[in-house]
Amino acid sequence: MTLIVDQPQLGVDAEDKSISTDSNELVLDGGFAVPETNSFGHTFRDYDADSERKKVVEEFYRMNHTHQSFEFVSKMREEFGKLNRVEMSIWECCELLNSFVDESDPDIDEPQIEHLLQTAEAIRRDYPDEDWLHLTGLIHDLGKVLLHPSFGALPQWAVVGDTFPVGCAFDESNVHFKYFKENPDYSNPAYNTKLGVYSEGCGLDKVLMSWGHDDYMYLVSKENRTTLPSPALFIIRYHSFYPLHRSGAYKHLMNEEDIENLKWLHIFNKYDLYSKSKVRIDVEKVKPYYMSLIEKYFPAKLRW
Ligand SMILES: O[C@H]1[C@H](O)[C@@H](O)[C@H](O)[C@@H](O)[C@H]1O
Ligand SMILES: [Fe+2]
Ligand SMILES: [Fe+2]
Repeated sequence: MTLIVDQPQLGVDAEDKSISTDSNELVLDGGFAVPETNSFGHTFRDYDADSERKKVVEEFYRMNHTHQSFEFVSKMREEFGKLNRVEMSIWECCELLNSFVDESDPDIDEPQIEHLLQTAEAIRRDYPDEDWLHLTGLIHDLGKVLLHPSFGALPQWAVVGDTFPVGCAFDESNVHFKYFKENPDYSNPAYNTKLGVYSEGCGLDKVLMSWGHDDYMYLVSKENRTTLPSPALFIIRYHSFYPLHRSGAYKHLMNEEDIENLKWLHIFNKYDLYSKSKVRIDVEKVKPYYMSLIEKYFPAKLRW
């Protein structure tokens, strides 16, 4: 790895780049400068670091792991898959998200729109020609609108955080694994073996994932007939599946297509995770570009 000298410039013009010779940044393949620490001075995804956020995050995972059971997920997927709650555009949804802070995330306490634009703009710098990937960055977390009162104000544990399959044994690589012991599926012999209700290589599409913003936004995109390509839908649907894309767990459930798509998810993840910072994006400045992408890949109004 190479040391570099400038900060990741997110949506900032070349002229007003403030160069810092901070040596705690590393360059990875795409050229994006991966910071070594988050805005709280800790390494990213450190769930044990003593910070103001530690307690909130741990309590979040206790609730999440206790309640995300096969039965709960099946019900939520059926209910929210109806998409009969709201009609709105993609951009309206971005604005709605502005009022939420994600309690599962040890790395950011900014309103969500910052994170969406930080991710998208960081990708755009390194992959200028992949416009579908820029838009994927912008929309990947829009499913967090499930927190909003017009969606029934779902609790955080039913919307955010890492995801994992239900219907088979919980893997130890899940953060705060210990809290799964409170989950009714933990001691259910139908669900607590390596394969559970699934078969080897069945494909992730057949696997029921814990309920949250990933699967919901996948359903919204698919049902509203987005023209985004397959890897985009895969990224949206599995970007919180850290046990798979970071730890390599649950790979036995993947099929050939999943293996191909996972390559793009690995690329995406770097930007999703490491672009989280206090660098603000000028929303009005970048809005016209993203509006043109939304128009290219989505209908004007979507059913949510
Ligand atoms: O806390 C975060 C956050 O909720 C992200 O949106 C999600 O994708 C991550 O997997 C999770 O760890
Ligand atoms: Fe997310
Ligand atoms: Fe994200």
